[in-house]
Amino acid sequence: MAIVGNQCFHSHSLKSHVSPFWNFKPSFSSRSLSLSIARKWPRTFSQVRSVDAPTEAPAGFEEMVLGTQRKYYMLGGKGGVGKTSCAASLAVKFANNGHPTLVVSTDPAHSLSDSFAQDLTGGTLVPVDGPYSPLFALEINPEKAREEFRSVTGGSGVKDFMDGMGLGILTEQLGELKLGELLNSPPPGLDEAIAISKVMKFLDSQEYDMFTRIVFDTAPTGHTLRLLSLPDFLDATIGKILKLKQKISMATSALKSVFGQQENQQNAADKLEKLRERMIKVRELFRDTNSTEFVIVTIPTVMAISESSRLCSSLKKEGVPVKRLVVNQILPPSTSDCKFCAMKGKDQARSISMIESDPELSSLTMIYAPLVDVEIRGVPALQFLGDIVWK
Ligand SMILES: Nc1ncnc2c1ncn2[C@@H]1O[C@H](COP(=O)(O)OP(=O)(O)OP(=O)(O)O)[C@@H](O)[C@H]1O
Repeated sequence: MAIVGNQCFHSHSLKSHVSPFWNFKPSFSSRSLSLSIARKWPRTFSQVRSVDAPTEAPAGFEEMVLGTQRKYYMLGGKGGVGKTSCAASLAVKFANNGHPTLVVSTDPAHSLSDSFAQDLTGGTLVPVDGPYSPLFALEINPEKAREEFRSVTGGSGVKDFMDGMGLGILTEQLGELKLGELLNSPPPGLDEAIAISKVMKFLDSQEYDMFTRIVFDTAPTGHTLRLLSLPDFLDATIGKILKLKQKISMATSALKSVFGQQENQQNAADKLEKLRERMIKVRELFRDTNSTEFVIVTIPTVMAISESSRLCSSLKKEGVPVKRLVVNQILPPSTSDCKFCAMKGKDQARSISMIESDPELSSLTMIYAPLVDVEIRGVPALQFLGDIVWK
């Protein structure tokens, strides 16, 4: 189908149903009102643009909801595009469709509490009221994750850590391992990776094995990309340290046992090794095509789409399964002769054409989500958004 451009984007068939975004309604209380609006919303942008759109591109929610095997959905993208709203609305929809669901924020700037209009801080699982099946939310405190890393490395810098490992003498020679960088300031993405690995760990326990859908609201693109390359970096660095330690430990063990340091050193080495294993598990989770999918969220602007394209390329390169792209905050057709709306609409239509010709993004299933005229807060609002987006 050819892109019909702005004309078709501003389809008259919809204009009576959706108020323009400046027609702000201050509260979102009526579920029936929401659902009646939701029913009138188009399923896809292609339907908005052209009445003779041959195909729909629904989100494929039927496939997402199928089966009781545990599945992980990671939602990520540029800051502010609506990751949290989309992640929370997906979690609500899963729970409403029979899946005990956990939604986790690993974004250092949490907004899950704001999205659910409920206090979810505190680093523990909090039940969310409303959905038919259990829905729990968790905001992981990145500062705590960082503390955990410091406790592994001793938190007192390279020299002390190396001394602790019995490698003090080699500190100077280890420059090329970027050890200083690793120990003095934890690498970006580490807190998020630790957070994810924590979730994986407790999900392994019997207490939490009921969850069949896990939705992650991840940090903005930059963090995600660093998180993906982090396990390799840690693997290489920690691996080298441990190998080195092993080599010299035999030679010095007699001496060390005299000074009673051996136990401490072994602890530090064990902790590092465990951290490395945990990061490898996170990497494996991201690459598991059977259970994991990364959903990119974007908005129809050149900047957001360019960033999404780079993210998509990196995800594919890293072997992370990515199939869906949510294009959020699409303006409804204008109901007036407002010039601003016309311009904005044209701009969005151009950006969407960009997606369709983008080598990375064009192959993804596009999910078009409208800009709605109420703030998406609380379960009814999320249910409303979820019913529009996840079809
Ligand atoms: N489709 C939509 N229609 C109207 N408002 C929306 C829509 N999607 C998101 N918003 C609003 O946009 C704002 C940002 O959304 P959200 O917090 O979900 O984005 P984010 O990508 O998670 O942000 P951050 O990167 O800061 O975590 C919120 O006020 C949210 O209610």
